[in-house]
Amino acid sequence: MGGGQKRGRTQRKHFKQNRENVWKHNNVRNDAAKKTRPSDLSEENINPSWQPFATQNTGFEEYYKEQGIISENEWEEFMSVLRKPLPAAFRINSSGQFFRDILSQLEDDFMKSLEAEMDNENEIEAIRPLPWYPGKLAWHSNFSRMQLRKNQTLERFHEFLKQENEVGNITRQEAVSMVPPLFLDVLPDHHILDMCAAPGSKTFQLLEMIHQLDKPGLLPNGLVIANDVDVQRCNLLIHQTKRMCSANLIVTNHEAQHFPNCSFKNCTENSIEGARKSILQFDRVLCDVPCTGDGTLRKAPDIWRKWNAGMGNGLHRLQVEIAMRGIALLKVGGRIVYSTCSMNPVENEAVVAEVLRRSGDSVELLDVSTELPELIRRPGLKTWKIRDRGLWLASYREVPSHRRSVITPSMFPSDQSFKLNQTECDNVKEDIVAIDAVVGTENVNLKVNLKITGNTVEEINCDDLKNTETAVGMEEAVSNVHEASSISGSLKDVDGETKVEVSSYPLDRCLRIVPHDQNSGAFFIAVLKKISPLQVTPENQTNQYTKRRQKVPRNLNENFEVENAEPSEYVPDQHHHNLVEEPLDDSSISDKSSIKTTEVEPISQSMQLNDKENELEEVEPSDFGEDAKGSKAKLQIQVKWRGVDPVVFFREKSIVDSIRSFYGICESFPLDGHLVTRNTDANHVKRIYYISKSVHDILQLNFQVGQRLKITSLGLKTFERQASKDSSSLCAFRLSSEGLPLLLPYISKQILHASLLDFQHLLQYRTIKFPDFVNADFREKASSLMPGCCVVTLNEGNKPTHEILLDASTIAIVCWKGKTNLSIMVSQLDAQELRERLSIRFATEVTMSEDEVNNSNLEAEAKMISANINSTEESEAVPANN
Ligand SMILES: C[S@@+](CC[C@H](N)C(=O)[O-])C[C@H]1O[C@@H](n2cnc3c(N)ncnc32)[C@H](O)[C@@H]1O
Repeated sequence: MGGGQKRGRTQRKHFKQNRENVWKHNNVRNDAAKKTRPSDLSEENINPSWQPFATQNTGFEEYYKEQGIISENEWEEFMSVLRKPLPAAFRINSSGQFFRDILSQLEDDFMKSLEAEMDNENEIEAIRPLPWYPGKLAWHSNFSRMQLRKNQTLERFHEFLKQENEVGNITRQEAVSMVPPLFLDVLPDHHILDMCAAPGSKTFQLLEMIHQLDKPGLLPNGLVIANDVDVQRCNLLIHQTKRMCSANLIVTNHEAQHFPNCSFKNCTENSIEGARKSILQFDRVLCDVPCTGDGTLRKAPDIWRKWNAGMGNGLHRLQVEIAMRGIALLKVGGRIVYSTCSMNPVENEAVVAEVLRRSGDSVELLDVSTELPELIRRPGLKTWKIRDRGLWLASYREVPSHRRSVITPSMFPSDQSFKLNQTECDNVKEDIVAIDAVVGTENVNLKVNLKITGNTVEEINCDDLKNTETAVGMEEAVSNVHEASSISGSLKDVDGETKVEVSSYPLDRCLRIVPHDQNSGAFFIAVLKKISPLQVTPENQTNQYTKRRQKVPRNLNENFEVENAEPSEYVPDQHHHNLVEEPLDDSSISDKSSIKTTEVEPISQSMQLNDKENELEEVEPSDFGEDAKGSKAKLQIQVKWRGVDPVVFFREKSIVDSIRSFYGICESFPLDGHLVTRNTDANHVKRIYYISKSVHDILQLNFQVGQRLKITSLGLKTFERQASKDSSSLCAFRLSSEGLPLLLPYISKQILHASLLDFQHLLQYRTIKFPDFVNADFREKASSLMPGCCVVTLNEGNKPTHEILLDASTIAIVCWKGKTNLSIMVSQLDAQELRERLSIRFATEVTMSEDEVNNSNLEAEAKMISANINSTEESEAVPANN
């Protein structure tokens, strides 16, 4: 079952700040109201005179009209839909225990009952499954979130959405945002990198995909590394994905464009599997980059006011860098999806074109027109323009020289920005001579550095121009050089007047989703496949020009990137430049010899770590655990990432043994190497997380390479130190609700099977004295359990206990056996949700009959007992003195 854990204070704050739906307020007014009345934050009080956002922006309209994304005759419809609030959409969590129940509830109950609420002149369905999403698992409602909140008659449906979202049975997510993971073609054994992952709705989908074929108690071989640069947004992601209860997730906090290399040569590992463990490389990469977000205007109307063309221009370079880093980390044969929730070609097609340009033949833009055929999409553009400071620019040659540090060749459609024809090449050479001459006579401090190889300008640097007449003259000459260098071979006449550049890449294979096609937000997606390792080519070297001009210190070119690959928090060492940036791919490790002879040899080269890291290499993974003997190693772990708790393997034998024996966890369920904590002091470990083998291997690799990954969170919280004052329990750790589904098939002690009635009583009253259980057998077994944490499952058909087979569909909750009673350790919300689910599934009353209540006196007793409960945690109260 879903976690339903309480939210931490920080998470609550971030939820409040999350701009989920801002139709309701004017931010300026909100801020003012908050300042004057900080204690009264209800919506109405903050902004009693609610006003809708302005949904006008002439710059926006002018920009998109010019780009030709929408034809003239559709323009009105496009704009009118953009101004309407976005209909609510959500996904059913397919790994949730109740996903079939939820699907039936939607089809058999809400579809019909909500129909009545619709003004059905247009025969619009109130809710419907999204036709392009597999298995009817994603739904669209024709009510906006605002309507759902305000309309009384929709209250039941709104409550349903809120509650199921909170407990993790559904995820509220914009429909078009669900699309990118579907194009990744994920399998359960895939290693996936989600580069810009927060707040995590796509990470959640990816986790569902790798868990899709889960067998009870078994974990898939794949994993997801979800990364985000913003640590607060990482917290949102952790909360969001916690509901997925996955042991196959690592959350990291890096700049995606500098996501670290991790490769390590383990001399004993000559197999493919061994080599695989030595390199951090991914089968699938999702690159859902930061963008202007103008595709979310319907959900975030504050963008109307903020939008300007410069925003997209400003993001283009970062987007290219992130995508290139994704490709570098992708295995040969792997897929990468580049996506934005922006309609702007400079953030979309221009980025894809630049990525293809830099990658040479190593990457192919896939034609996915036959995938998800029911999704209405439009082909990517092959031509577009750049808008800068009121000017329309069709080609880099039109960019004024003083704007060339901002508007780069990569923004334009031409794929030959730096190729010159012979005449142009001769002109450039003449310009260089002219510049040299001026420099010679005037002795101005000008550095011009231009190399021409064949017809390609490799590098131009003219940083130090002074504002003198001569310098101005020279600037013109330099500008001519630039201009010549940007001439495209693909200028085309339009009506014999303007010239536009047309990309020769098959950018029409990209897909753009626009709002009025299927009443959604807008999205852009490109699906790329890596064909071969990236090479340094003159094409991808050309970006040095841009970078020099922009005085960007980091060289983003693939094979130069390593030098700067570490994020700012990481202390680089003198040898890092020796690491080869492109990790070894599977195809080149098909036999032992290839490990040694492959052209790209990151494994052996990564041996050249600095002294500190070499020390770490010698240390067995166990030495990083809490029983570590080497204090040096411990110290290094602690200081590695400032402000982030270290990740340590938990191998405290006495504790692990006591857990195994107390719950009767069978030996076939591996604990050694699968338990981690965030505390080096075993005596103060509060939580123990279970990690899959795939996560274990990455963690071990990370230790071997000196902890380059800054890990914010990992694995599945499975055991928690119990804070009860009841010292009679033989085990210091209780089971966590999140980890229960995984452990359940392996537990043989401290487990009881309750009848439906007793199970419902427990959920309703939370604490029940042993004599009050209806089933005599259960009553006896409950009272004879060892004191402490236990598990109660629902014995659906009241089967004899020896016939019960526990699997992922078994409904189970964590409980606490006290001296006189049994209490549940489930949050109020989870308990309520579970009761409702049971009442629907078994068509029973949620409450007991009057007789039953009178007979058992449960109500009164429950009240008395609950008064004695010492809640150590808001959601999972551990009774203290019983
Ligand atoms: C469009 S949102 C991602 C949405 C997410 N994929 C989802 O489905 O929930 C972009 C994210 O990129 C993050 N971001 C911005 N710059 C970044 C960078 N340089 N590296 C990594 N993440 C970055 C932002 O914090 C933001 O969370």
